[in-house]
Amino acid sequence: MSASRTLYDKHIDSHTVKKFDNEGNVLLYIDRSILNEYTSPQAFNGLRENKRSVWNPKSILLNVDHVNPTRPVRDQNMTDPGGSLQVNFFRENSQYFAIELFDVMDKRQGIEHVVAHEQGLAMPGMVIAAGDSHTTTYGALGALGFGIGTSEIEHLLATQTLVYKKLKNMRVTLEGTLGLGVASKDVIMALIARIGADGATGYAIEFCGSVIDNLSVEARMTICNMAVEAGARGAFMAPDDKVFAYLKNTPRAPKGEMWRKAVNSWRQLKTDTGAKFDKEIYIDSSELEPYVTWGISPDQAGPINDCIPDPAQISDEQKKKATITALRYMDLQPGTPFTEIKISHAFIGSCTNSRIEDLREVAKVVAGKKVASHVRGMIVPGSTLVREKAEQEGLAQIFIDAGFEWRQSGCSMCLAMNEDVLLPGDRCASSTNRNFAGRQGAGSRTHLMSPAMVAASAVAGHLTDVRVCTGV
Ligand SMILES: CC(C)[C@H](C(=O)O)[C@@H](O)C(=O)O
Ligand code: SF4
Repeated sequence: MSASRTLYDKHIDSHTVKKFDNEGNVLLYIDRSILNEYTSPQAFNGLRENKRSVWNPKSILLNVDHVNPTRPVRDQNMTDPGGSLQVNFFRENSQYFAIELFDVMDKRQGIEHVVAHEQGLAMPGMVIAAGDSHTTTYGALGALGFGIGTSEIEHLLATQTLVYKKLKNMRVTLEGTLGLGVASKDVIMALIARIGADGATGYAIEFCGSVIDNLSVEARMTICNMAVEAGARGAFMAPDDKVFAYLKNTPRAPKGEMWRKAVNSWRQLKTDTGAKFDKEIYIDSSELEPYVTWGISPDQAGPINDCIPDPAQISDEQKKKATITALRYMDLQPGTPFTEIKISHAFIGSCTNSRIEDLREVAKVVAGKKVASHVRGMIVPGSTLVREKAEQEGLAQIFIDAGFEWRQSGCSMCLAMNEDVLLPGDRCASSTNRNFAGRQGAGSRTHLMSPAMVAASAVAGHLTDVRVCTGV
């Protein structure tokens, strides 16, 4: 073991049960897992068929988020029989294997990557593997989180371990001061546009620099959440006092003497001076602008005051082809300014941007304004607790007065697995993380951006620069 190690190396070393070779293949101990109704059924079936039990049921949480309805008045009736079956099987598995479940009507239910932080299920130094790619979100707390497939879930449930291949280390240093109207969403979108949707494949990213230090914990989550859109199966930030303060009063945080001991050990969780990264990226963030996507991959994006690219000017053949395909699907013409793209929908939600701070930003933009008459605006809080808080703070009333639908929590239109589905040709300004073809409904078109940018676009009726709308 080399003397100087990265934060990622430390997580892997402290969780290695057995080394298989010198190529980085190990048996990795997993501290916690959160499972959703959509990716867990086959894993539970596998256990049942082989008469296996769950090794440590207390380390697992089952949480319904992908298929549940988000109608304004809370109910659990699903229009889709498939979703209903999944949730019912989830309930049966909760009983059968004695695993805690946050069901549709539970006060603590929400999107798993919002709920786990809120409840204090993720702590610095932990390794968390779950059946969802955005498990990278836990990196904002100094935990290693990554998504796994159904057969791996089965292995994890049965043994508390996974066969794992160690990733390479990448460091992204972000220095400078973000301009007004520029959010952490813009930081990660700019990085993905720069390195590509596969730019971090095979790597765990550690984010550092003054930009990260100055961001709130929730804003940091947005960055770690979307790191997987560059291919990273692990995204870290060294935990600091802000993280400890964030976690201190969460329901499942250690208390008293245990808390003090935990914080003391968490303070050691940082990359050693001199540790070597396989790849280093530096971004001067002072010049960053709000970003929007124009295509069908998160890296097809640019600053809001740019125009749709012209494939004729792209020399890289693969990139040119991808651009032509994207523009055809998105029904966009080269040279069109982004700000002239008219929208039919505005969606604020998802595990990327549906936390209370996101909703506060949205309220600042829309207070006293109205959603354009041709736009359907929806706000879906990340959890029922976020929803409650937004109501207590008066944000919900601001949204309703502005003409937004104020919904219950869930994944909703982020991937349209419940009834929140766009129609072919609909065009949506969206605070989510994926703009793949058909993601929000077959034939629908998605433009990713920060929640404040979605809010400003909802009011304008077309993509717009939040800085113009708010006069910053
Ligand atoms: C359903 C699940 C497998 C998927 C993921 O892993 O991310 C979903 O949450 C998504 O955002 O596409
Ligand atoms: S909110 Fe969207 S990205 Fe997040 S877990 Fe749900 S479907 Fe996946």
